[in-house]
Amino acid sequence: MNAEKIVLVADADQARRQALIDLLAADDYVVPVASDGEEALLKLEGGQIDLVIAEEDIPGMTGRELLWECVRRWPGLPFIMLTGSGTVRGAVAAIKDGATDYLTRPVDGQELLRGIARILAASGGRTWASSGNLLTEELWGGKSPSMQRLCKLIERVAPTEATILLLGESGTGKEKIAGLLHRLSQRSRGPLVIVDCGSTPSTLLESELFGHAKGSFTNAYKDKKGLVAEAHGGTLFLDEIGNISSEMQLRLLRFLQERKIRRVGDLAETAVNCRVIAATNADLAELVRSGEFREDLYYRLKVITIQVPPLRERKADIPVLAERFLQLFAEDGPLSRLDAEVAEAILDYPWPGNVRELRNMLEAAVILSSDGLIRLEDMQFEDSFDDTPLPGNLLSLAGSEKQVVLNALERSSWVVKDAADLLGVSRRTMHYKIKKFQIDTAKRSA
Ligand SMILES: Nc1ncnc2c1ncn2[C@@H]1O[C@H](COP(=O)(O)OP(=O)(O)OP(=O)(O)O)[C@@H](O)[C@H]1O
Repeated sequence: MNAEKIVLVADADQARRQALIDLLAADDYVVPVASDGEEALLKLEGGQIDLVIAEEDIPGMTGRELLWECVRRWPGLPFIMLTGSGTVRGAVAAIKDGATDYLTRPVDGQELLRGIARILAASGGRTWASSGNLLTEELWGGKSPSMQRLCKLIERVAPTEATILLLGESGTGKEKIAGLLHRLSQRSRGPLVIVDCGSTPSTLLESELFGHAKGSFTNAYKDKKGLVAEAHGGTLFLDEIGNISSEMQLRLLRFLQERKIRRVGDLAETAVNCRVIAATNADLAELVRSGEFREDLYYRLKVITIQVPPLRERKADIPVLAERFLQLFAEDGPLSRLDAEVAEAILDYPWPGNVRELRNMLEAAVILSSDGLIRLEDMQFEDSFDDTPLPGNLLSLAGSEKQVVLNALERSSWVVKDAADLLGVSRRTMHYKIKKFQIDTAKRSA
């Protein structure tokens, strides 16, 4: 069944390699092997590898370096890192670097096989080594014209050094896009440092970003490097940039102009070479007009602006995103499906929390649905969805919304489709209203 799938095993230890070959070959995988990182790369260059399993401690080029190379050259290629001495820190670092999974030996063979099957199913059966495309793999649901335009823009600007400003509502994927811009850049081997400017108290942000010298203020017990310096050689992602104080705006402006930092309590300046990406869901132009955000900083940040569209403006992407999230949440269990009503409802719903809300709602629905079929009652749509005023010049909107719905139903002899037409809303919306107001259509139409 897996005969077409090729899993490359990179490990210097002959016995461990053989154990993996036996395990995988018994499940019909084709298993080329490599005893070091360089050999693994040669195999990757020469063939159509679907997944890599690499020991962290291979000689020469280490497992970690092999991972970096794979992420750079074949973005999206599934990569499982095996280690004998796993730590949470190591696992977090490997996953951050782009590993699909990080497992500590001894590994349960059956669990590994299940994990591989899941990863390969989620990767859509494509052969990565021949033509990788990180964007379509990572940025799910890029069907809509606006997302296609966005992907083209990302591809064009990622390899440059330009400062980028990502604008868009909360949950549209700005942080995800910042990660992709980094991984597609020349700095992908360097660090990606994420600073949530919104949730860091303004009193702390300065020393968080620029570091401090020991003793420079109470509680500064030791030297601190600062996140800007940590980003040296890589990318600094400043999330929620609209929320920073005027002092911090000035500090950042200076850094962007001079590319040098001075730690709090220090006199010496240090040069930092990092690319800056900033994001906000605030209307920065408006904040500039109202004097709350410095105009000079705004222009420094928006060398290139990427506007990420809200989900409701790219409905074509919703079914694909939903399908991918359901695959993600299926884990080892069976794949949940949306019933026809939900499949329509997710297109009608305005998704105020964007992709994050879709993801969270489906995650909850997978848990709530008892038999793998997700129905309307499993979807926790916000009530405000039902509060959007109904258009309808034939009927008075002055009365309660329930009355409007009842009137429409009465006038249409309780045919929901006709009532929906009368109000100029979709049949789906009409069903929501009926459900919300607990109107018993069966009894009325009888
Ligand atoms: N196109 C996409 N494909 C897959 N997952 C996505 C996509 N867009 C967003 N997500 C997921 O949705 C969630 C929210 O995305 P992200 O944190 O990037 O949004 P954001 O715009 O930075 O939000 P905020 O402004 O609140 O920080 C994350 O779990 C992210 O992985």
